[in-house]
Amino acid sequence: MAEHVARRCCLGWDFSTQQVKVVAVDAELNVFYEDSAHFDRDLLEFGTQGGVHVHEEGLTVTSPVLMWVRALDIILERMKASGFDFSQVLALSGAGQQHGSVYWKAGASQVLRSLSPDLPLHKQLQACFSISDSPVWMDSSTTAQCRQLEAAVGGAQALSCLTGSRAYERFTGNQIAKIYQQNPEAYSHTERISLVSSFAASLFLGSYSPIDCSDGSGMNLLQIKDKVWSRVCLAACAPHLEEKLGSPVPSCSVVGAISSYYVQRYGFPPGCQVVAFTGDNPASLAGMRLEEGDIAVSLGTSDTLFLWLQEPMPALEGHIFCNPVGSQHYMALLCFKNGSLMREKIRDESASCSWSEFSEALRSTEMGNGGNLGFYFDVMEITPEIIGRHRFSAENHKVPAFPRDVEIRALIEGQFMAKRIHAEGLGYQVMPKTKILATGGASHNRDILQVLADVFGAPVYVIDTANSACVGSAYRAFHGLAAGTDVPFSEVVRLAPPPRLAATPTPGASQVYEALLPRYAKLEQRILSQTQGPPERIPQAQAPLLTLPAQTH
Ligand SMILES: Nc1ncnc2c1ncn2[C@@H]1O[C@H](COP(=O)(O)OP(=O)(O)O)[C@@H](O)[C@H]1O
Ligand SMILES: O=C(CO)[C@@H](O)[C@H](O)COP(=O)(O)O
Repeated sequence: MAEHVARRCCLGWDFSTQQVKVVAVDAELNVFYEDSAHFDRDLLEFGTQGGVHVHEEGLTVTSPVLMWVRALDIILERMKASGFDFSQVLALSGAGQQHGSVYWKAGASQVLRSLSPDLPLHKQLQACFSISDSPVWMDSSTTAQCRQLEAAVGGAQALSCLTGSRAYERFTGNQIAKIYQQNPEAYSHTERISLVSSFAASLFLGSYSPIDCSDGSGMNLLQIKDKVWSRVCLAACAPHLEEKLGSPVPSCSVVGAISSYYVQRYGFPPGCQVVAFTGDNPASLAGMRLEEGDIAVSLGTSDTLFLWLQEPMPALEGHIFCNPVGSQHYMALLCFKNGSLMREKIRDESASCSWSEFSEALRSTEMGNGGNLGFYFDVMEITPEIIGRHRFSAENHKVPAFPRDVEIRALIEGQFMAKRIHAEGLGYQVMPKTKILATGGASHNRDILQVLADVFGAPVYVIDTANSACVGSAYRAFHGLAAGTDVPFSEVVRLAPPPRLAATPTPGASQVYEALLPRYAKLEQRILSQTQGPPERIPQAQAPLLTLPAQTH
């Protein structure tokens, strides 16, 4: 009996850029099952690279929506084959790569409601999407729509004050506007638009899941203070958008019980609760049990840096999202597009495709890299808006190449100096008790984490799995079960294993980087002024271009 009780669990899912992952967490908050389906390796028929298709013009980036469905089928079948006891699952929740959108065709809700347990999901959902290739967060093709949206609300800062961010190309409102403008027929055949997170939740519910406020904050559509859609933003993007999105809900909401499909096909209990899915970064915040003053660095496909905030301070750089676990609070996020895929490229070019050779280069070079600094943005970066590789000698002369080991250290030091400089730009300061919590695939690499500790002058901790978005989703599922009783999230996760110390700053690091950081910041400004720089923004005072209904705020 004791063993039976011990196996009761919650599942946490992550529909991220390169894979779908799952963990099972027991009532003592131990992870006892992990699996993943990798799009490029396990789903060759979709022909993705890094989980996506980059279109010919280089700006549009999409993923096949059925690939995500197929990945879920694969994992569930593997769990079943391994003897996983689905009957013990009390609740589940999940995360999705942020900003990506899914377009359900008219009639899809009926198909979702009547799924046959005899067939896998992908066979039944084939005709359910009006757009088969979903735009994802790497897309940067919506600059025109961004400028239209900012103009509609009176400028970039006004949009940021309202929604937590100025207009960003990957943010979902701008993506929806592009689809409406370029493919109005598909738009009019769409009965529901989901984020990747709420799409995944819908698969488990067998009906449309609402969008949660935290992931909803990455759309340029949600009024983050009032937690309602901004009617002015909706109207600036596309008609009838409110009914296609449904109302947003608090992130800790139970959105329903699992569909009978999973009960009959896999043996889930009919009472298994589905807690609203959220974005992968908000879910990681939950998984790492971030405390005020700490800083989280996620080194996944994208690199992100996030902080817990009591009060929103929207600006022209970075994003403010509703907090996924504290409904009155917020989180700040900076996103860097040239993360793991950029590191993989330099690994392949300069370390014979080997992470251990890459690590050896970091170990054999000195902190500060002899003054050599590098900027590596093979795709247009988000923070800052720069493209290209730019290398500088200790005398600030532009140089065309570095020796292999110097190149590797310049990449990693440059990536972390950029993170510190832009976090400080948001008002963040490293304090004596600051902890850095690292997660994501590259947090497996000790030598990368050592550079992170040195550049920030603070210790770096990791949790036992690099899948903090999955673990956070399972924790959120437990919290969802308890939410009716007003138990705070911190109480639900009190017994979770503490983060492990992975790296402490090397003596002398702070002197080295205090000298280098201002140089790096100046060179970044120099590149920005010499390259195209950020797109021109409409002055805030300019009148809206569109005739719009009254706002709800
Ligand atoms: N030992 C390692 N050193 C550096 N990077 C690594 C290592 N192992 C895995 N990675 C990186 O982790 C990335 C995947 O991270 P992950 O957080 O799983 O991505 P996502 O959640 O976006 O799908 C890979 O692209 C790979 O470059
Ligand atoms: O765009 C953002 C955050 O604003 C990205 O962080 C996506 O959420 C993708 O996450 P990963 O798959 O890289 O973890």
